[in-house]
Amino acid sequence: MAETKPDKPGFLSRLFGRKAEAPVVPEPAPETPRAGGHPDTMPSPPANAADDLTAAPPTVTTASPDTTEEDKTPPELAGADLQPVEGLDPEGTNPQEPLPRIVTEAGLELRPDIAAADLPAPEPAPAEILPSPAPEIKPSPARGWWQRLTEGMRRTSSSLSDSVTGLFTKRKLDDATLEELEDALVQADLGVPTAMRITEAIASGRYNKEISPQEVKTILAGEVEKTLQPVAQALTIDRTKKPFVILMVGVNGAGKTTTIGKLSQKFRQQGLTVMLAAGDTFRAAAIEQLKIWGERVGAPVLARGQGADAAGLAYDALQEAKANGTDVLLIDTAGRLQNKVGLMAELEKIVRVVKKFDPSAPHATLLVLDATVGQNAMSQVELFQKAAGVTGLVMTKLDGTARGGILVALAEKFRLPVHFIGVGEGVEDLEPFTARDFAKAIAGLEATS
Ligand SMILES: Nc1nc2c(ncn2[C@@H]2O[C@H](COP(=O)(O)OP(=O)(O)OP(=O)(O)O)[C@@H](O)[C@H]2O)c(=O)[nH]1
Repeated sequence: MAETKPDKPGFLSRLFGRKAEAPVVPEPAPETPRAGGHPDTMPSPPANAADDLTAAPPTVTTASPDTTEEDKTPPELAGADLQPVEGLDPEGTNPQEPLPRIVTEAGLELRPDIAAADLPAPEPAPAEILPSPAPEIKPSPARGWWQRLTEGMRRTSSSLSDSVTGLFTKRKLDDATLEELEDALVQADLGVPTAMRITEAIASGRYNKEISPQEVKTILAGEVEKTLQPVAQALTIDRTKKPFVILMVGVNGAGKTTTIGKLSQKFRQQGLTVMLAAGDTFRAAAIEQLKIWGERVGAPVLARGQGADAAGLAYDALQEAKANGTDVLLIDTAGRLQNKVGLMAELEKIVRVVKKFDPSAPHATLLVLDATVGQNAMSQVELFQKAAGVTGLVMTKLDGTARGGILVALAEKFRLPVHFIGVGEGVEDLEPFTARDFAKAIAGLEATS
């Protein structure tokens, strides 16, 4: 992806009073890069997903009770919202042959045929609940979290650290140095407002004096921590909600399925019962992946064949989880490119259907963001917030990028809680987000104090 350097006034121009706007860089949504041996591309959707339904074992749940015969998705529409919107360009704008326009509450445009299909259609393929055999959990690696965090974030911290050391070794703090520092911070995806604040904090009282790289890193960490502190919030499971429903959303390959597995393990370790709903019905491999996680952590998985209706599946999972007294239900969803209007509409439909069952659900809607996409994460938050009402963020793959600073820019702009961060594929590589640790890791400082 092309690096986009947000427009910002330099330190000198600010001295003359020009103010910068926080940058929003809506880049065209990329196919999210995958890490760790995951397929590089999404498989093409089947021409008619109904044709690809796999035979499944006997039904153990009932279909959504309020789904009438008329509400069933006609076979010719099954999987239709996995196709580009006819007559629209890939961004869903600038129609060449305008279709009647239907706009959702969230301001997203729907195909007229999808808008008509409001409720989940009961699936021809019956749901399958897998038993949960004894968990097979990999032994915890010997390294502690701090070590995994700093090792994982090495690319981000060393690029920042190199800039700081290069700039401040035996050099006075002048305009040129400050300007270069600000550029380096913006380049590290920290965002213009934060970059400006850090630069000003460093300049304050030290202008024209020497300052050591270590001092700069300490101020940098302090400012980053200040920005992150309000968003570093634990994910609290309200035990009065049974099940506590967590909807996982995000673009394809962001790490949703893997994160569900890691979270499930944490919940199981806290003594909670967990159920998983394989709502990523777009990719057969995602369903299989979730089943494997379910087996590992001892959580039953409700799954159907590829192409099945995700909203119907979510409804059935809720019913099942309620009947079983399950504590936490985690619903996986297909990776939706945020500019594919049909896919976002499907996500809105899942939320509507879940609310039909329990108006207070989903109790948490977690957007999983892949740190390697950098500034594109900004537009992902905006769009998923509109479609699904995101309540919190999980940032994955901080280990695979030098762009970990994006978390700071997101905190500054959206102020959404950040619950967890991921620094690797292992089950222990996801941990609750803490502002101080992250700030120190990004600045390349030691853990103490
Ligand atoms: N390096 C690294 N890889 C990760 C991390 N989290 C997830 N991954 C990997 O990213 C890849 C994609 O993860 P998935 O969980 O399949 O992503 P998804 O969002 O469910 O993807 P779709 O099913 O296409 O929607 C997998 O290879 C994961 O192992 C992380 O924190 N670090």
